[in-house]
Amino acid sequence: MDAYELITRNAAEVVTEEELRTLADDPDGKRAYVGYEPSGVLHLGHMLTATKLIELQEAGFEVTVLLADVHAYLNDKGSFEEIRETADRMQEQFIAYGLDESQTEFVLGSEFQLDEEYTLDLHAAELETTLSRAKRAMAEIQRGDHAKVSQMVYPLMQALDIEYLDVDLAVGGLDQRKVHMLARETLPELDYEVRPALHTPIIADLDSGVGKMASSSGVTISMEDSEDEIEAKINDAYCPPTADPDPDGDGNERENPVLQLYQYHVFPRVETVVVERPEQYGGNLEYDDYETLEADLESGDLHPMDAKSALAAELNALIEPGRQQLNA
Ligand SMILES: Nc1ncnc2c1ncn2[C@@H]1O[C@H](COP(=O)(O)OP(=O)(O)OP(=O)(O)O)[C@@H](O)[C@H]1O
Ligand SMILES: N[C@@H](Cc1ccc(O)cc1)C(=O)O
Repeated sequence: MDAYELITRNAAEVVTEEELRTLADDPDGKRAYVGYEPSGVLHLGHMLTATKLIELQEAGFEVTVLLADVHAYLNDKGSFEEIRETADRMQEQFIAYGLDESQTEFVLGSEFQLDEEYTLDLHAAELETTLSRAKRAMAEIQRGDHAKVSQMVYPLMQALDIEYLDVDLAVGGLDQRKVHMLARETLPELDYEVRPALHTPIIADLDSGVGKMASSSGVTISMEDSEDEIEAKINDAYCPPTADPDPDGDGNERENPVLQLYQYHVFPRVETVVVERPEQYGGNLEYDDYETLEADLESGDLHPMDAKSALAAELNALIEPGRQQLNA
């Protein structure tokens, strides 16, 4: 696999491909980051971006994890004290998940976002940005109806982080794209350089297939779950026999989170997925690629319950090393 393929593996979108190719031509020492609001445990949604950081490290990048305490505060996730405790726990979980401690820089937002220079740049960015532009950028981040002024300042700070962390690439889930687009407009207005962005797909909410698996609502799967808990959560997951987000064509889109987890977490890691079934139901099934599994679910050859039990076992294997390290 060449560097560009490794860097963009499993990505839903890159902005722009040309800029990414330039980085991939000479990745050594280039810098990338993902920011996380410390507001819960590291879940399978976050882990997609963490896996991307590990792949970027393999490609030669230096990686920064921003534990965005000020952003979490601005987004109403608790007091600074609570947020910092969560940040410490998340940092341990990133390392347990596989980010190399010696190659990863963990930075708290408050280490630089309260400095005078940053604050003055923020005010300059505020002056350049209309309310409607800021509102659009934060729409995916603040999904409720009662946006606060703090939540409009939030995307502008995220744009500035790209400059102040001195990164060559901003990484996040697809829900970060509007903020990254705002950053691409705002940074040049402050005489800073535009940087490319890479977005991973979004793992949908397990129970509904709508929206995203998130710390603040719905069900998440993390290293803090036991094997039995994972099994129960996957058993209850939404799993229609299709990957089509809108099979009825009525405009109500839902993803199939069971298939997403196979596609984005399981198949990139394992050669063959074995679905165990008693002989009387046709015996075991083996899959070497995601597409065949999806087709079998769609045709009815693979029953959702069988797909779920094999998935629970695979996810358990994925998080077992981290779970052990956390409990050591
Ligand atoms: N379900 C998901 N699938 C893929 N990526 C995700 C998912 N949830 C979060 N991410 C990514 O992880 C990073 C941090 O996200 P964020 O802190 O918003 O997650 P969260 O705490 O679960 O969400 P929220 O705070 O809205 O409940 C972002 O880049 C985001 O795109
Ligand atoms: N916006 C990200 C968190 C974040 C904050 C600051 C950043 O610079 C980057 C990312 C989220 O939705 O959780």
